[in-house]
Amino acid sequence: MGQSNEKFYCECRSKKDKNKNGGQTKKLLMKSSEYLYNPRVCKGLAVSTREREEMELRGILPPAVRCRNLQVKAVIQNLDRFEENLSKYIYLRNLQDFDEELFYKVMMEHTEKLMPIVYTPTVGLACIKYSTIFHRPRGIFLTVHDGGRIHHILGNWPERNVKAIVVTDGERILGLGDLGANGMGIPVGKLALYTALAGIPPELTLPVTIDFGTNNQKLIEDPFYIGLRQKRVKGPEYNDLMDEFMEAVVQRYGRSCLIQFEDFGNHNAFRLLEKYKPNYCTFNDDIQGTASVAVAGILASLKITGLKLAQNIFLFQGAGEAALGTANLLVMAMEQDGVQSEEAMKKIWLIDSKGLIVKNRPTGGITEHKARFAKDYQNLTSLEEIVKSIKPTVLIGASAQRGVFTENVLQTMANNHKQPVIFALSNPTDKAECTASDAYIHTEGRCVFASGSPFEPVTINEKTHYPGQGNNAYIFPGVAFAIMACGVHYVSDEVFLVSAKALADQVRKEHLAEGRVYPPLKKIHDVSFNIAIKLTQYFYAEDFATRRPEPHDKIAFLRSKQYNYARPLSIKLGRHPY
Ligand SMILES: O=C([O-])CC(=O)C(=O)O
Ligand SMILES: [Mg+2]
Repeated sequence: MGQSNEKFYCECRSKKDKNKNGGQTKKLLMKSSEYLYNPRVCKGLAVSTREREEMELRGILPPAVRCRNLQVKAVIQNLDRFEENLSKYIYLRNLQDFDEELFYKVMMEHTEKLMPIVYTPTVGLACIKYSTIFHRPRGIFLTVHDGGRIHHILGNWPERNVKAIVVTDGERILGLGDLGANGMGIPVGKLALYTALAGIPPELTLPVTIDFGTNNQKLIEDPFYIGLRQKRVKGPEYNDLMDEFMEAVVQRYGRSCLIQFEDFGNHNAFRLLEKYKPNYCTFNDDIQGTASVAVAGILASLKITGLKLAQNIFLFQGAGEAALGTANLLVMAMEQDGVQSEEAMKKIWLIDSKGLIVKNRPTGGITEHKARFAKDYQNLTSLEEIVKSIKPTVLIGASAQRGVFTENVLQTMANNHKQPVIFALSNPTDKAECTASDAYIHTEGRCVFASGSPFEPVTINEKTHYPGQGNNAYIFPGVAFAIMACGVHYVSDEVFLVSAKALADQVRKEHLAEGRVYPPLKKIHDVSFNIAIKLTQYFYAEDFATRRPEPHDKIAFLRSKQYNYARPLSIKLGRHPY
């Protein structure tokens, strides 16, 4: 991709220069038709008549010239004809592989419509089917057999100036479990949002899947499976390869290359975050990004319920990455409000697969991360009983157990409080702890509801409730953009509280009146940009930014780093302002 681009660019320039100096034309080294197979520069029918002459594309394209806006219309018409969302996903991925600029124009102009296709929930289905629908490769596939060669293999990626990586090992893809190498759909989807939502130039980003095998026997037996047909590797082999990967990234792309961890299993996610956070530019989206969006929703909900943060009782169904990440960030938020950490922890209760997390639980299973929140309390296992007993004001689902917020649980929440807060955060939609309509119907329309995957608005007694989408997509694009723009090397936990507050501050009165605790999705570009502004201020104030001198006008600084369609070829081909 990149190398042939460069050749093409140089030759075009020299052709133009020759034209200026004496009118001779020089033969292009790159065959004109190759242009059409380079998604970074290809514009399809939007190539003008003059460009067609210059680039020797006459006859290769049909005579019509289409403007970009008309191309967008054609894409939308094509999409609307597909009945299945997976077909829409495949069509959009093909567009991304053919004409990247058009893909992002469509994504940016139709974000609300297309996010459920390119991202959750459809991306979950796409990952399940990834091997069968696999077409053109995107991203780097590393395997456990690549030990000692990771640095070399990263060099096979055609772009040299990578500034952000999203990496998965495929062990816990959304709430779907171990999907092995099929998990690549997640880094690809997340990075599409880096550009579509925050304007991060796509050539700076690299999706990576590290294939350690899979414990999903169905995949191992699937003749189409694209990954290694072996059980997952654990222990030193796993750890050594992860270490080698982290180091190879720094060697290739420098200390400020961001590495976003996505959809690792719990047992690896926490320990890898702790291990790498001090020395690499990294964060875990499922722990920290989800925590940030959940805390933002909770902060916004206070404007509806009228409670202070520390007046709430929080109950988490689930004690994995999202739940513990959110619980820890809530403690930090309460501490910043002047509450002692011991007091703050008392407000937070968790339930794991063995029941309520209480001290000396006979069934055990309380890891060090959960132990912080273990209570001196009776050993309860039924969610309904627990809700009756501890009367949470905020109930958060992060356990990927479809429907676990039953009618009785929801009614109990409504009996306990006038405006209970209920978040069903698990993804994709069919892993949600309850649907939006269940939540509103069983609480007589009184609850404040949000979910990880989108739900349609629900009308009860002539009042329409708009469920918020409490998805980390509100957080990670803005966070990544600010980190990249400021050349940050270390991502502190506080980044996610600054972001949560910046997000909550953007929920306006009219949104709250509709029951929303997040700004509408159609505003998500502005939201991401505003988060990036707040973080840029934070990074300079706290001395985390390495890019000097400090820009006086931070808005102009960030704008200058964003992707735009009309950028010259030299920038498309890698000479960007980073
Ligand atoms: O991808 C999403 O929609 C949110 C997320 O990180 C997850 O569920 O793992
Ligand atoms: Mg994730």
